[in-house]
Amino acid sequence: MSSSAVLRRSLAQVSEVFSLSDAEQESLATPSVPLTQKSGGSVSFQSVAKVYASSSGAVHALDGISLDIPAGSIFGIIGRSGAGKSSLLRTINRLEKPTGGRVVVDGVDIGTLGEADLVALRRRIGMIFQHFNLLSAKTVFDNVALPLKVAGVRPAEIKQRVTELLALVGLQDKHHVHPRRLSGGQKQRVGIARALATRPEILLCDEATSALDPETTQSILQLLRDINRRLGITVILITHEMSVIREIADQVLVLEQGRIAELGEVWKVFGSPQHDATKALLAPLQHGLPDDLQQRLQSQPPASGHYDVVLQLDYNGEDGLEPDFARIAQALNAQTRLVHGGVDRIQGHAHGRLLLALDGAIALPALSNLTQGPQAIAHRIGVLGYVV
Ligand SMILES: Nc1ncnc2c1ncn2[C@@H]1O[C@H](COP(=O)(O)OP(=O)(O)OP(=O)(O)O)[C@@H](O)[C@H]1O
Repeated sequence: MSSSAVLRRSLAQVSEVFSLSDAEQESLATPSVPLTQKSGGSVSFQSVAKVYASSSGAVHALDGISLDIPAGSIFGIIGRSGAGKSSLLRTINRLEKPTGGRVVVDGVDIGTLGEADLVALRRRIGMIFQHFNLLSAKTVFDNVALPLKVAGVRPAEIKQRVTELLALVGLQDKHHVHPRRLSGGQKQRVGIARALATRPEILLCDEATSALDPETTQSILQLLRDINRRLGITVILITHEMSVIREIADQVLVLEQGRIAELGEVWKVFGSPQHDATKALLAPLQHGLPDDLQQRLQSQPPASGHYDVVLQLDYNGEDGLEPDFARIAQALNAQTRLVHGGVDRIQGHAHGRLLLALDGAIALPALSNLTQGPQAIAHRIGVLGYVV
């Protein structure tokens, strides 16, 4: 039996442990030579549909998905459970075959590819998984070397390439360690190094940080961003968490029941979400009203006595407008206290919400005049209530 066949057999055995489908094994074991420089990485979905047959009837997982992902970008796909994220991601390397429409990678309709060309396509598309899918019986070095060995790359070249990759992902001292001795974040770094062994043009990330704690998530996202910037690889990721999208993506697709709910630059979608699904996904990131304030807040000012009025100022990233406390105080002609809120910068645009308290005895100017033109101090301003 050839060494390549032996490796495939060992992958098949390990796949039972890791629940890898045949297609996933194929994606891991796909030969990677020659180690050419990448030159593309664009993806176009054209009216893509996916219908699964199930015992309870047809499941319409994807319906009329049309969009373009530019080469070299970071593209986030988000949606509730069952929205169709995995199905869509997996059409890109044809782990899933669409039942309608076309998926075009660098100008080629991949539905027209024969077996050999499909293998060649998969050489150009790396993939990482939520549960890492490492081979537990093999060292870190051997896990990363696997696609190169399968491809018949010379040992000296493999050593050089794997050494480079492990340095790239910060595991230069872990060559001979087995995965069970690694943390989740380190395992994902091995997964990333293995996915990059073939010098792919596209990296697919299937919930790559969902099994990681917040700090490790940050470091893996940072690594993916570095890889995108340094190597120019298109990164396409699926996630349940808007914070992941905010952290890393250039563009976001919100899927809902297999359809496009929202699509656009991340800062725009975060600043002006249109669809209920997007609003629901964004809700955990918003600075809601704290309970103590909520309980004290009244909808009408008290008939007598001293009270504060609480204003809500929203920022959606448009026109470079961001909180400027000196201008706010001047425009409101009052001293203000920041009682709650926060601002994030997304792609250089300020987004957020401030709750300001000011003396109720002071007459407010017309708030609508303070959201437009050169006088604007926020994109939206409203009176939230009154606190005695
Ligand atoms: N092999 C299959 N056979 C039948 N139905 C399937 C199959 N794979 C997925 N589905 C169904 O298709 C729909 C979309 O599934 P998919 O896994 O793409 O969604 P998802 O957004 O990735 O979900 P999750 O976040 O829970 O992983 C769901 O209703 C799912 O149950």
